[in-house]
Amino acid sequence: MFALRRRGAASLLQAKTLPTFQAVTRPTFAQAFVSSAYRAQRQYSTQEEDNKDRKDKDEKKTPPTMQEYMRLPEFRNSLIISAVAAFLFAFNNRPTEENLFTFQDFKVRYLEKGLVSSITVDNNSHVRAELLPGTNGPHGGFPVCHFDIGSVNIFEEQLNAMQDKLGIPQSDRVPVKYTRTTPLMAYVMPFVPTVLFIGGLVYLNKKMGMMGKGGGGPGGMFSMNKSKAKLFNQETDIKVKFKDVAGCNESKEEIMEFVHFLKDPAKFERLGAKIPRGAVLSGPPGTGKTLLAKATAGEAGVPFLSVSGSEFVEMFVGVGASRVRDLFKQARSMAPSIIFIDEIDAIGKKRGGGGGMGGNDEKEATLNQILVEMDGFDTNDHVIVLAGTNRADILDPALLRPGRFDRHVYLDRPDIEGRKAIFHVHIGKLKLKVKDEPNAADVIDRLCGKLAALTPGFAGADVANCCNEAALIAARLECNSVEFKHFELAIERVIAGLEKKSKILSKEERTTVAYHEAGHAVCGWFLEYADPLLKVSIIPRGQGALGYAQYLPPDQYLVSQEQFRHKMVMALGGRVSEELHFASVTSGASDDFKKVTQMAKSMVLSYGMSPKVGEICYDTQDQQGFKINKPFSQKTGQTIDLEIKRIIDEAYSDCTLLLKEKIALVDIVAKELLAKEVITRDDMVRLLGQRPFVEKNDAFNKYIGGGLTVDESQKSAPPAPEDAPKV
Ligand SMILES: Nc1ncnc2c1ncn2[C@@H]1O[C@H](COP(=O)(O)OP(=O)(O)OP(=O)(O)O)[C@@H](O)[C@H]1O
Ligand SMILES: [Zn+2]
Repeated sequence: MFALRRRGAASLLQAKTLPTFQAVTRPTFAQAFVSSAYRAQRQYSTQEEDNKDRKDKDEKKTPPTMQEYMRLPEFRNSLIISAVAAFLFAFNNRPTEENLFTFQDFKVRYLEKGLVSSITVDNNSHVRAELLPGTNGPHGGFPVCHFDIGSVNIFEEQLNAMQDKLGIPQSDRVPVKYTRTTPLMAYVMPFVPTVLFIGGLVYLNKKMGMMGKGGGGPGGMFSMNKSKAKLFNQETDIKVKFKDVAGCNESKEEIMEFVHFLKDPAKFERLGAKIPRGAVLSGPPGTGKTLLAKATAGEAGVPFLSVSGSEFVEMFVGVGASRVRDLFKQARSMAPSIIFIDEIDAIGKKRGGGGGMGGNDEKEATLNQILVEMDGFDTNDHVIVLAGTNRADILDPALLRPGRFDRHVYLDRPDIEGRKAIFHVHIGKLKLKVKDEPNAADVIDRLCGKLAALTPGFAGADVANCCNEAALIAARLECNSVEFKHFELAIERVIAGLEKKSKILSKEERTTVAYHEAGHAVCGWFLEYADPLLKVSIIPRGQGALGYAQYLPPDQYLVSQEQFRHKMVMALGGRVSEELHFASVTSGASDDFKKVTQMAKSMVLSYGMSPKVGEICYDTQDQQGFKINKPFSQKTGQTIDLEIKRIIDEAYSDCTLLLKEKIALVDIVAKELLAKEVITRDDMVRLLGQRPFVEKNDAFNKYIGGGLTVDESQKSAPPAPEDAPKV
């Protein structure tokens, strides 16, 4: 209670004598900084001295550079400490007894005695009073004093009252000036966000610039309008020649024309010939489009500017078009040259189709700019534009008009001879065991042929990948050179993914998988148009496959109705075998059903193989690959459904018939599979006898079946147990 009253009185008192004063003597930040820096320097020199003592006393030390100095941890620590100290000083430094100077003191010591010459009130809160010269002021004897006040009105009142009391006439009264100063920070603060923003931008730009350098192109936000094309210099970078692009001789011939032109443009111009501006290289992924474009530049010995269509598209409007301008400008400056735009479908899709969600305009603008640039070429510009795409069918027709990309070079997946040639290219870079043998060339040729036969459907990139994978496997197995078995493993890996031996199947699951796979294998063995089987395995592999069988489909362009039927019967072999051997079936056949349904659907909808539906093609997808409404009546729809079902049902009953007949053989194969996990074609021949047909795959006969015809090979193998059933 008592304490409370005292405090109340004190605050009252303070309210009355409001103008109080705090004479603050703050050690400045600069002082703190200097002292810490000094400390750091001392530490630095001590450390240096230690080192010197330890190492070589006579060695002359070079003084540290500013950068080295600032990188010292001590320097940084002391910087932080002094910053914190300065902060604490600035905000926590309470006035002490000595430097507390109040308005009361000012009145008593100077005002009443008439020692004040002028008064300045700053920001209505701080008073600075000039004293008469020679007066001993409170702050170190200077004739000046300052203190804080709470209210200007009260201060003025008291000042006037005092001077009234002293009887000072109005004319002699101490002049009072009012000023308003803004603290430095108040000026600086508004600029801080701007400075930070610009600083951030510059920093980002530098970072992007560095990434750009790594990626081979100019980066940075301020160079956004610059083309991101990667430049390959003809002397240093482009070592690719036509001989490195194997298996696509027609495409090479077509593109050869550009090479001739770039090498000797005058020859063509003399005759008034207009050289095509560009060519679209299309084909499935990995078939060597980029490689062929590069080889064209390599053969012609001109610079090669490579850019991907998607690199034109940014979130900012107009960037694409200006990148195109920049790209062509760059190409013209180094003409003759080749521009290669990969994935041109990213910007070159048919225009005006609508349906795009924003960004379409930007793509159109970019595409338009490409067209404008190509039109704007003078024939003596000698810049050729090649474009790569997997989807030539969706390109804007304007792109393909004469005078633009008027040549169309199609690169298909290679056939067996093509793959053999590509294997030759990539095997040349490997350390092969057979290379040391006397007839190495023949052996390698045969090896390449065999590998080509084993890799139906592989594109050039898959072949390259397979060769590299074989070398990696050889290295992993600590071998000194790459052998055929490494290629075999690599092919399997490329086709089916890595073996997952860690995936443990239960005993029941393993049995089911074995009978399922045996069902497929036995079915295929006795069906004339089923592809030759190479290997069956029940070791789980990547992509969720529990069992796996390797077949060798021939390079084939037409499929007959009979072939479809045999393929379907074989695909259903897994499920039927499960039905025949177990009380219940499993989910393992879903992939087989997908294949079967797809085949039956195509037969009915596209290939005219259903008498009820007739010779009609119902396309249910538009050119862009989107599903479109069914283009047939409901009644036709029902007929189609019934026909698809009929075809599958017939295949199913054929399959059941066949497997019921061969059930003992399925048992034998399944047991062998369970025992060995993997069985090869030789095992199958041993267990089931030769297939009762001539293999339909020429490649197989030439490279894998050892060149033997069935008749010859049957002399040395056990005869087929039964004749092929008619299914
Ligand atoms: N015909 C070929 N001869 C030799 N190597 C090839 C051939 N085709 C592809 N390759 C190999 O495959 C790699 C990839 O090929 P490339 O990048 O040219 O394919 P792409 O058709 O441009 O693929 P994408 O359509 O995916 O861009 C090449 O670097 C090369 O090693
Ligand atoms: Zn299956």
